[in-house]
Amino acid sequence: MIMNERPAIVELSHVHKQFHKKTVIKDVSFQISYGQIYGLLGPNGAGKTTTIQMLTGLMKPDRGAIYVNGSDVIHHSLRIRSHMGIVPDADELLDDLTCLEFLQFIGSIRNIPKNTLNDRIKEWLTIFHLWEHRKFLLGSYSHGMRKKVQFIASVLHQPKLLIIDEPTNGLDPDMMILLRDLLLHLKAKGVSVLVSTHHLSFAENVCDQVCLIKDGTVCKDGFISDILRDTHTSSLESAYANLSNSSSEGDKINDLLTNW
Ligand SMILES: Nc1ncnc2c1ncn2[C@@H]1O[C@H](COP(=O)(O)OP(=O)(O)OP(=O)(O)O)[C@@H](O)[C@H]1O
Repeated sequence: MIMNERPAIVELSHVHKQFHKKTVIKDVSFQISYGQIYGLLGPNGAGKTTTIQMLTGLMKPDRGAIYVNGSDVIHHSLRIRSHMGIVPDADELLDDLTCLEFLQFIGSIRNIPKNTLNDRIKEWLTIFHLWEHRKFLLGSYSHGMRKKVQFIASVLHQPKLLIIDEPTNGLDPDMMILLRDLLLHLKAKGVSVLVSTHHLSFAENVCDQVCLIKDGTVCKDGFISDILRDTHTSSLESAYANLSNSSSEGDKINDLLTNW
């Protein structure tokens, strides 16, 4: 992917989206600079996956513009996707294939030469502790194992932009640390990453900037240090609670459990 003159690898500008006349994305704008790890945060149903689907070209916005590496996603989605690695929230593995067969299939779609592909598959499966399981059907894989395979499938072609929806779902603590370190090493190689996550300490450890989406609108975005300063908090978790007004749930829980 050749860098162009635009300052950002991802640019969303005044994006809107409705489902069945219900507006779920309202005037969302943000930018991801080249080589940044950018976090998309927000409660369930906030619009994170919808935003990701629009910026990967899987869904069209009703209004607004989305550029990836300077190209309009609406008109060039296939070409743009060939330079992206995408880890969807949905589990999209082929259960009747072994892990090895699946990754070889993905590599062939990506036109990776066979020897290179086999070397990469072995390296990635080894680091994710899956090499011993390579000949088992994906249908027998645990949730966390499947998430790892999805991640590997997204990086085999060495994309310059990685888009990951809920990367930590199902991962054990060791694997979460490995994923964190991998993302930081990829960043050092110049890879840009968008990660949508509910795991706030993970976001705080890996992201340069974050965007908090609530009810389909951006309620805060920027560098984490600026957000902590503006919200007078010392952790992303406290800042998130502050911004999303979720800090007063304790009283509601007490009410709920009064007659337990
Ligand atoms: N295909 C669809 N048809 C109708 N409504 C949809 C569709 N996809 C998403 N929505 C609605 O759009 C809103 C945003 O959903 P989205 O999946 O983007 O949220 P999210 O932030 O990713 O949530 P979560 O954290 O729970 O994954 C929700 O109200 C959801 O019900």
